[in-house]
Amino acid sequence: MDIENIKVLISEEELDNKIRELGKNITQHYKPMTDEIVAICVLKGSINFFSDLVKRIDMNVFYNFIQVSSYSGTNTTGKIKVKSWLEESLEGKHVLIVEDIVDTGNTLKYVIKYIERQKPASIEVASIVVKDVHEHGIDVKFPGFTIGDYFIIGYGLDYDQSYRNIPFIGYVE
Ligand SMILES: O=P(O)(O)OC[C@H]1O[C@H](OP(=O)(O)OP(=O)(O)O)[C@H](O)[C@@H]1O
Ligand code: HPA
Repeated sequence: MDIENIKVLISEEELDNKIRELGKNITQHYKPMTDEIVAICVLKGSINFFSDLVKRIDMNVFYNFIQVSSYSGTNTTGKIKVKSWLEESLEGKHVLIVEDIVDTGNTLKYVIKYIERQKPASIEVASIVVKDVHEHGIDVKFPGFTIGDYFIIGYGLDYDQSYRNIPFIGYVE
């Protein structure tokens, strides 16, 4: 992959506007039931989205992190490798899972099952990108952008660990 040929799919400005809107929607959703939530950053890809989103949520947000991975190059291996789980209990907490992308949905299915076992008060998902090519069956309550069959990079998303720090979401033709 050649960094010169990366095309912009979602610009920095579009990301910023969408994240402000998502932050408002998330705040409105939770305000009637609680004044604090636990946001879970699914590492590594979600780091940029997580960091920007929590700043736009107008209530107390506890941070938590989980690391799973399953991709090699542009393909899923289908096997979720768990690198690090959550240490703190989520029992009775309102949990917002923050993802960079829902593609096949395998990662989220795995993560949701794990979190459900801890008996949280609720679980919702925010994802800055959702691909519409798979029937993943996951209810993404706070979706950012819906895209087709592109392999995207930047804004946390990688190709074999590279390109995560590109400030926009791009693709290579
Ligand atoms: O819906 P899926 O097909 O499961 O794909 C989505 C997952 O794939 C990527 O993670 P990856 O396994 O590449 O690990 P990373 O976050 O460390 O890059 C991405 O960050 C999501 O977590
Ligand atoms: O399109 C993608 N780009 C980067 N990582 C990913 N993980 C799932 N889908 C993607």
